[in-house]
Amino acid sequence: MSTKTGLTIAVPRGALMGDTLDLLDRIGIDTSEVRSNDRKLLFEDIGIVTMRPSDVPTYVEAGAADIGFTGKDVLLEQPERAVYELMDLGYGRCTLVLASVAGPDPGAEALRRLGVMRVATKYTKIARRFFEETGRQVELVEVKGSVELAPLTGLVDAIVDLTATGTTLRENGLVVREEILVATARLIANPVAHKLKAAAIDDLVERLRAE
Ligand SMILES: Nc1ncnc2c1ncn2[C@@H]1O[C@H](COP(=O)(O)OP(=O)(O)OP(=O)(O)O)[C@@H](O)[C@H]1O
Ligand SMILES: O=P(O)(O)OC[C@H]1O[C@H](OP(=O)(O)OP(=O)(O)O)[C@H](O)[C@@H]1O
Repeated sequence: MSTKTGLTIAVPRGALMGDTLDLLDRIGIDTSEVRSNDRKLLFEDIGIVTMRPSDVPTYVEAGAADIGFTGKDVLLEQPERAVYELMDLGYGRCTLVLASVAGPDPGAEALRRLGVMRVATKYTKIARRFFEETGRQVELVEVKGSVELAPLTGLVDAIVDLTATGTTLRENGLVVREEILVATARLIANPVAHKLKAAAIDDLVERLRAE
């Protein structure tokens, strides 16, 4: 893509999209076309490609995008990705928690009675590491979304999921039992682009730091 920045930038759709586009606007990349096209994915004139946050490391690792924006939770869940993490952007702050139905803790109860607790999550790698480190036996059930439903139906004893305002947990009668990590949005780069397009990437990072 031949654009003003000379870079192809992977922008996450969903929760991180608004703040990411606001930031790009502030450093002089006009994202109005992205905002006004809900279904369009590739914006050649400004060098932006949009995708789910968990796909950003895939595109950046392969060099299909030079740089990208995604959550720290996504990066921790995909530790094998060969990408450089350049900056903590501060926004998109949320916490990965262990949560279960309010009242006596069903997770702790299952551990006590059966020696194992069943946990639903999209974050199986982070969760596996967390329970290993804290010496607990768990059976992980991978779900793709609406994780809060799993303990309400008896599928599991607890969940590992992101929370920000706490509304979704509350609306579903769940409470936080433990905090696992806090995530914010990060800027990542393709290692080869980081060398070959160093000037363009450095310039962009400098402008982001000035914000
Ligand atoms: N309140 C929030 N809830 C969930 N994620 C948030 C929140 N605030 C910021 N984030 C960030 O946004 C990312 C998820 O965005 P969103 O929920 O829109 O995507 P998704 O469709 O669930 O993505 P994917 O399927 O790729 O995991 C998280 O990885 C996290 O870094
Ligand atoms: O604490 P809150 O402010 O309520 O935000 C947390 C909720 O937002 C995210 O869900 P999302 O809307 O991305 O849907 P998903 O569960 O399908 O990923 C996350 O998985 C929680 O469900």
